[in-house]
Amino acid sequence: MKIFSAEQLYEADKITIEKQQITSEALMERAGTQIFNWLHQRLNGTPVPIRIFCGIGNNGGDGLVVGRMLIEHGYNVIVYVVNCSDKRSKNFLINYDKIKNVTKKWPLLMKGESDFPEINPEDIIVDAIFGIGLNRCPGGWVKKLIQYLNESKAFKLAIDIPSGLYSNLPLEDTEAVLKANHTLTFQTPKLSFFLPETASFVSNFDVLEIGLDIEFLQTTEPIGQLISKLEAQRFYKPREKFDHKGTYGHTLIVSGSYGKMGAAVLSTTSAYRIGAGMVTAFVPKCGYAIIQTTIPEAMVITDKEDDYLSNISFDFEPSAIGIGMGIGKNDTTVAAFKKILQNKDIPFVIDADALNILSENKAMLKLLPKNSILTPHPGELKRLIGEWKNDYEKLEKTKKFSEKYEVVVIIKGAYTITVYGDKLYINTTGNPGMGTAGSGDALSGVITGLLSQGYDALLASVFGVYLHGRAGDIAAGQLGYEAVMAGDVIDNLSEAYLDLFVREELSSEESAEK
Ligand SMILES: NC(=O)C1=CN([C@@H]2O[C@H](COP(=O)(O)OP(=O)(O)OC[C@H]3O[C@@H](n4cnc5c(N)ncnc54)[C@H](OP(=O)(O)O)[C@@H]3O)[C@@H](O)[C@H]2O)[C@@H](O)CC1
Ligand SMILES: Nc1ncnc2c1ncn2[C@@H]1O[C@H](COP(=O)(O)OP(=O)(O)O)[C@@H](O)[C@H]1O
Ligand SMILES: [K+]
Repeated sequence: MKIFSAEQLYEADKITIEKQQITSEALMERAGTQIFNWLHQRLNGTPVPIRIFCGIGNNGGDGLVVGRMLIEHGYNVIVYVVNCSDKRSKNFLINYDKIKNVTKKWPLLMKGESDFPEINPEDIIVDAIFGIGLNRCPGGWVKKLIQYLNESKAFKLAIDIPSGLYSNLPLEDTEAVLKANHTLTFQTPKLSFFLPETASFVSNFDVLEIGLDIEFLQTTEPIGQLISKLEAQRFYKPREKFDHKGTYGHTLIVSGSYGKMGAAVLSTTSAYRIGAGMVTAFVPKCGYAIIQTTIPEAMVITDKEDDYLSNISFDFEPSAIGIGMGIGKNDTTVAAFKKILQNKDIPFVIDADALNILSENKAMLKLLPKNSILTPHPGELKRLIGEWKNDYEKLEKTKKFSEKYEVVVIIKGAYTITVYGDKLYINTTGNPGMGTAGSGDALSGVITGLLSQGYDALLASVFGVYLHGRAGDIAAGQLGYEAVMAGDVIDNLSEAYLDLFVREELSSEESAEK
């Protein structure tokens, strides 16, 4: 699914109105109807007080449409106009008049703190104060209202975006953003929904289609792509009857040092589980018996050193090389890493200590073969690209880094983001259960194993991150977050593949619609 900027959405809005020959009021009616349907399906007539806080722009206009429809269906609705300015958008005014036709309880005008209503925990708050038109940080009593709503225990439903959040700009004041329990966003999710500093304000979200112009949506280059099951299905390369292990490549995993052989076991196993034809582990001598006994399927080449890597030599042409997991930063290991980078024609995955070696030896960055895949967690990324002031600056710096060195950078975390040049691919799988040592090693093995099966660098990254996260989700479903260990993620890679083609069960309301 594409992620568009606020500017692109306004453009889509304009084009839709022109091409479909509808009014902007009709588009707002569509948007409001979708929100109403969502609420009505869930509330089913329950007479709980629904308090709708409307700003004075089109987000407020949406709130008024929802308010009118709820009133028409007999709900207990209280509409407030948050008078942050005396201006009103055209469609706000149209819908302000319309709501007055359906109720005697006219919207209450709020001008300051003394107008804040008492809110009970069982009430529902609908936040329609600001949408994607926010152009400055909320201040004064409006900020206090947002804080007041945040303090309430009532369920908070944000329309389009929680008020105070920019759709694709950095957060200015964490105290001036509505903390929604659920967000209903129009047509495409917004970039801020996926970044660590802002995602928590959104909580859960649903995307509501409002019929924006298909051609615009299909042909416009988005600011990011969300990767879910639908996209992942398209990445999958089916196997052919006469394929053989040679077809799926020979993966080389260069990893481990004394006390860190687990990293080698995990990454070697996951390369096999994701489907590599053959996997050779290159490890220090101390790892020989460990690999041979834990993964009999793997071949092993050992370094001449017992405890760390000093000279990585091999007598075959690997289809892909994954390097860095648990290798340490010994001087001779640094030299060995530098030397292996001379294999310009082999795709690389560079992780963990190999990333730290690069950070400490920045001159080595220009040695990276084109399209190498770097898999930093935020700490490793900081060492690579320097500090950032906010998530947006982090993304911009990572894009520049990716462009400069012609590499793929995978920023790991919740909503792992793959950065390729100026393109962003945001993953939707994974969970906090994966915050456990070794789950990154598993990811490196997965991506290297995909590379060796012929997936290109971008596909291997985005598909690998998806499958790894999905395996983690399946593991968490069986074990609970706390108990998940990296090995469980690997054990469920097979389920993650199988799940790609399992049809989602329809919810009762979806089945009713069919
Ligand atoms: N595009 C689409 O696809 C569709 C969009 N739709 C809906 O429209 C929404 C966007 O509406 P919008 O453009 O009218 O902007 P909105 O968010 O209501 O706020 C702007 C108003 O707030 C004001 N203001 C801003 N910041 C402020 C601050 N800090 N403190 C105080 N005031 C502040 C600003 O005032 P000004 O700067 O002019 O003083 C302006 O008046 C969108 O999110 C969605 O819900 C759907 O209906 C249909 C399809
Ligand atoms: N809260 C989370 N949600 C989703 N994925 C997560 C979460 N925490 C960690 N992960 C995933 O787990 C992996 C952790 O990698 P990393 O920090 O390198 O671990 P290690 O170095 O111990 O192997 C990454 O793929 C990351 O995206
Ligand atoms: K809002």
